[in-house]
Amino acid sequence: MTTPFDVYDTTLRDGAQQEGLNLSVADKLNIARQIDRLGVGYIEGGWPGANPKDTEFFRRAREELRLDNAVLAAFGATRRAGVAAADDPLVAALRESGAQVVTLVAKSHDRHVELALRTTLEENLAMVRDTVTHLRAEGQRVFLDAEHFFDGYRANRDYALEVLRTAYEAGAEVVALCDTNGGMLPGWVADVVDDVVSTTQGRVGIHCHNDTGCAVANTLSAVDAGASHVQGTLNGYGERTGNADLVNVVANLELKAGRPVLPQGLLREATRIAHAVAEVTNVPPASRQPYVGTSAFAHKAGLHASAIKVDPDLYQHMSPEGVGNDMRLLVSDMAGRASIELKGRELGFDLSGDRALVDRVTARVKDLESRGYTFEAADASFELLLAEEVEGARPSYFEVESWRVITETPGAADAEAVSEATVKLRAGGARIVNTGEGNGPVNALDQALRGAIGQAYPEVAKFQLIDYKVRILDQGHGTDAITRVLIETTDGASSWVTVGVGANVIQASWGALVDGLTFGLRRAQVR
Ligand SMILES: CC(=O)SCCNC(=O)CCNC(=O)[C@H](O)C(C)(C)COP(=O)(O)OP(=O)(O)OC[C@H]1O[C@@H](n2cnc3c(N)ncnc32)[C@H](O)[C@@H]1OP(=O)(O)O
Ligand SMILES: CC(=O)C(=O)O
Repeated sequence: MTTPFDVYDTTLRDGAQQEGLNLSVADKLNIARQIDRLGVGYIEGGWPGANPKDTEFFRRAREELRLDNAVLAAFGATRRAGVAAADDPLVAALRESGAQVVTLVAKSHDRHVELALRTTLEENLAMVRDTVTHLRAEGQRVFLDAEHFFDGYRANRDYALEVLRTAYEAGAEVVALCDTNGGMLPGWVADVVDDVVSTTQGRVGIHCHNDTGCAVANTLSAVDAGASHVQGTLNGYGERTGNADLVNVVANLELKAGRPVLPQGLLREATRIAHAVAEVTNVPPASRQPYVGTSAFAHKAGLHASAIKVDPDLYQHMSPEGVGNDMRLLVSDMAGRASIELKGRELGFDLSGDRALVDRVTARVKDLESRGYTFEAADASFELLLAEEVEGARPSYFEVESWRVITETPGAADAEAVSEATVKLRAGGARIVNTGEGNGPVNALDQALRGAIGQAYPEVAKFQLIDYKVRILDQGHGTDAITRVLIETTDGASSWVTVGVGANVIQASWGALVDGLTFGLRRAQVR
């Protein structure tokens, strides 16, 4: 019989221990459904009894959570010292959670038993034995998280192994060795796991924190040494520096080690799921996250792009489709002709037959970037530049005559400033003068400009400014510095980013606003 291999997700428990992360019951149910679609075997839902939210999560999960792939696990501690397992209220909450699997955290480091539990080594073994036996008798499957196992093994190998043996003998299916303080390195983990597997003959799992930046590597090392159960979290969320990123772990196992651990085809959902979970946690996804980050397959250097034009594999360790990600070409002052050509292709322009045109666009990008523009973050402004070069004129739906903005306060020290903007332009064959008010000059300008253009193009009513970023580019000049503004606009279905640069923040904002509306109208196919 082959040993099973478990992929165990603890996003909703250890992941939720991340600073700044606060999940409602509805969030947890939503995340559980997303993670289930990745095909993991187990989802640890939280610690019932420790707080009302986690208790409520398990109650609602019983009624409304239907998982296709995963089994729900409840996390909790061994009974308290000196109390029968059946009488411990936190053990009762595990029993009553309705979870098929209970994962018990137990001390395996002698110093922790004495200092943190303030009990004897023998009583700690009894706590493990009694709690596992009790829950097994109640019909639950039991996994054990051996807390601080690696540090405990170094301090007192015999005792650390005795804790594991006690758990196995009482009926624990798997014991996950925890690098709770996250201080281990891959070679150390491998040596310990190897010893545990050969000494106990039990099924060994691994739970790593990322304090040395090695959580994923340590997990893979443990698997090489015989672990058959891996724990981790989506996006590497977790206490302090986080846990092993479960997507990285399974992608490495499946795509590098040739070891299928998820149902076939589901790894291709990884990018979508990692980003969907980030939406719920409201933690912005890290763009440089391996495999699923937006930069994971983004290419900036001209030399890279020129080789990618021949074969993307020349500068990629794998095809991004394997994890549901996309290759992206970035246009910047590091671009060469190949970057421009490939980016053009991505945006629907075939530039391959026109070397002079590609040279012109490359030169313009480099010149504009040297003056403070950035196109790698502002695809929409780049598309307008490209359209201008390809089509011979910049896409234009309105002609600006002038604009101005003033900011006024009534005078009292705590009075709120109000900005008012006036825009004069020609659009749809008419001269339009429009004013707008806002809580700041850019807001007022946006109102005035959209109001004016909207009179000729009603589509503009759908457009909304959703992000505004300002960066001072030459701090040495103080208030004379060049300002770069990036604006993100949405039409409700998609969004796009434009850039403006100027010595004056309002002027830079105006450039980005005009590009934003022009791009939106072009996308809406207004002619
Ligand atoms: C390594 C990990 O990440 S494990 C997961 C950690 N997660 C959490 O702590 C989040 C949820 N925790 C909680 O809500 C609370 O800590 C509770 C409800 C579990 C306990 O709360 P309290 O009773 O107020 O105690 P407190 O938070 O101070 O925890 C210490 C108690 O837990 C006991 N304890 C610690 N580890 C264990 C263990 N593995 N088995 C049994 N008891 C344990 C300690 O002996 C101490 O008991 P005492 O109060 O009788 O001296
Ligand atoms: C159990 C757990 O989360 C740890 O030891 O890190």
